Amino acid sequence: MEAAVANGPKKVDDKRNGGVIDGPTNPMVTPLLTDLYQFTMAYAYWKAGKHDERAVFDLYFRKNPFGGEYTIFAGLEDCIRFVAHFNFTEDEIAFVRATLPPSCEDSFFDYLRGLDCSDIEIYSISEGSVVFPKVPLLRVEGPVAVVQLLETPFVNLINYASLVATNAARHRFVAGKSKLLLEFGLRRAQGPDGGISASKYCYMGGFDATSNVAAGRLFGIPLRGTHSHAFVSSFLSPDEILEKSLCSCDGSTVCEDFVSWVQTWLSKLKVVRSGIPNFCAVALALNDLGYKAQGIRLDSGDLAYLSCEARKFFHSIETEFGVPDFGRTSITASNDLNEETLDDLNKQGHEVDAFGIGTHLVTCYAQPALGVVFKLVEINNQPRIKLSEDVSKVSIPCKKRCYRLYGKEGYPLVDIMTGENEPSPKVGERILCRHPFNESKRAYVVPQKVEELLKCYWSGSSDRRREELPPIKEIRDRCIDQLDRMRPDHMRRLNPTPYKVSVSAKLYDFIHFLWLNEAPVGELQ
Ligand SMILES: Nc1ncnc2c1ncn2[C@@H]1O[C@H](COP(=O)(O)OP(=O)(O)OP(=O)(O)O)[C@@H](O)[C@H]1O
Ligand SMILES: O=P(O)(O)OC[C@H]1O[C@H](OP(=O)(O)OP(=O)(O)O)[C@H](O)[C@@H]1O
Ligand SMILES: O=C(O)c1cccnc1
Ligand SMILES: [Mg+2]
Repeated sequence: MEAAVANGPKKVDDKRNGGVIDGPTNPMVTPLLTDLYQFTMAYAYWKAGKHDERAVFDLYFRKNPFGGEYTIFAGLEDCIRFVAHFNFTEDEIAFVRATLPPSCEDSFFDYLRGLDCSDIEIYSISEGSVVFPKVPLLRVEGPVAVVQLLETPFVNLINYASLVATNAARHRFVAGKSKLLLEFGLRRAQGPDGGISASKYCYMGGFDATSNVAAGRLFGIPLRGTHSHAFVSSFLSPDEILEKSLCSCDGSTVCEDFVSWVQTWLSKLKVVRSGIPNFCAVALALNDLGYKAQGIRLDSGDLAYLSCEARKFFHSIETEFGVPDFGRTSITASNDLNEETLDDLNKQGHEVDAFGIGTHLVTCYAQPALGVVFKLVEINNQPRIKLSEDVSKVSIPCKKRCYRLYGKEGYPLVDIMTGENEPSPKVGERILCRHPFNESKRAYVVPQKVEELLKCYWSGSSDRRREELPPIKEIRDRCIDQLDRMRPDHMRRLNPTPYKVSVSAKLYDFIHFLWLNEAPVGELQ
């Protein structure tokens, strides 16, 4: 990440759309950040004269993570930044040339040298949206060889981003809206990029702040922090504090020996020595000088019990010494927290105001990857289908449009995919929504609202207007708002109801026609 910070990301002027698109956040995101087979295929497409055939690929996932029934879509902005800057440097060309067999012609490398994404179109669901399996998150259209080169970086950029944003949203769901959620995972993240991405996408998924200073600088995410055990235990005695004076908050007086003042308070608290009375003695002495102490962090032991004890102690101080609001002093808890411990703490009753969550959140301990895939759905206007013994792996062919249909209570009811040229669903008009593969599962829906999901985010050099890339705060607000509008039974942790993902009757018939056409007929002897 350092190179990006030191040099600033590259920028591309996109005057047609009145904006400037920065380069990828991470300078490692280059056209070489792909799998070798993409180059092997690009060469073979080129050799076969197929490289410019117009292909449509869908990027989607097959199953929601963490045993849930929803996913947060994240990583779009980084994909668009990547395509905006997609071209090969001479060094990169030289490396690919040295990697591929020596028989590859010079003119193939001239072809690579001239590549950019001016002939690519990307339609996408808005970043921060609640999304569901099988529905394309991105529809990428362009010359087949170029689109293939985009596969691996796109899947890479979206996979972890969406997974960790979903993990963050799930932690938020359990913690409740009123709690402050702090991402503390940098030290445990999978390397520097894992750490930076975790901070960005946990914020997007509904966390309030991060301890990661670099992420604060790069993305403007609020920074928060407490202090560690090492700081407390580094002081062997109060005598080590050489600068004992403290000026009052308003600057009107100076307390010459603040340390003694704290010790006077400590003797008044008349309790066994522990961190909490020590904190309170300092807080009370600070209060005398007009300062407000922030709070404590519990990092071991029974967090439910200790938070309740701490709260009682704060309240008793408020009452006994008449310090307004002292009872509401903030209590932060940390130490190996995850969805389950948050849920347990809720059941037991606790007085924690803020949770600091690291390892389980950023490593996505409960599920390390989201199975994002990128599948060819059409080439030269010919629909393609990927068949598999496993029905869940059969792809949905055709260049499609996708809609979210809302019911009369305002909740999203169903996502429906249609062929590109079918009429869109209309408010108040009954439409048949079919399970893509299960004949008996179908429902009529009369939508009260119809939202088209895929919008143009990259139009290459065409004149089509593209959507702006919104600031991270706006994406986070969208995420929080969409989660709020979901029907509660889709959201619950235990046995949530699956959200319905469907296809139009016409697309259903076409999928099954193509399936039968493409599937070989076995011969029994
Ligand atoms: N009331 C509670 N209910 C359920 N789980 C809790 C509760 N309080 C704490 N925990 C969890 O129990 C685990 C305690 O871990 P562990 O025993 O390693 O820590 P500790 O010994 O308390 O602290 P330290 O890390 O300082 O040794 C943590 O995962 C913590 O999140
Ligand atoms: O527990 P996490 O969710 O990852 O949250 C971050 C943790 O990191 C710090 O301690 P660290 O784990 O470095 O030391 P410890 O083993 O003493 O808790 C901090 O005190 C938290 O406990
Ligand atoms: O600020 C904190 O308390 C913090 C930050 C990172 C990891 N553990 C704790
Ligand atoms: Mg720990």
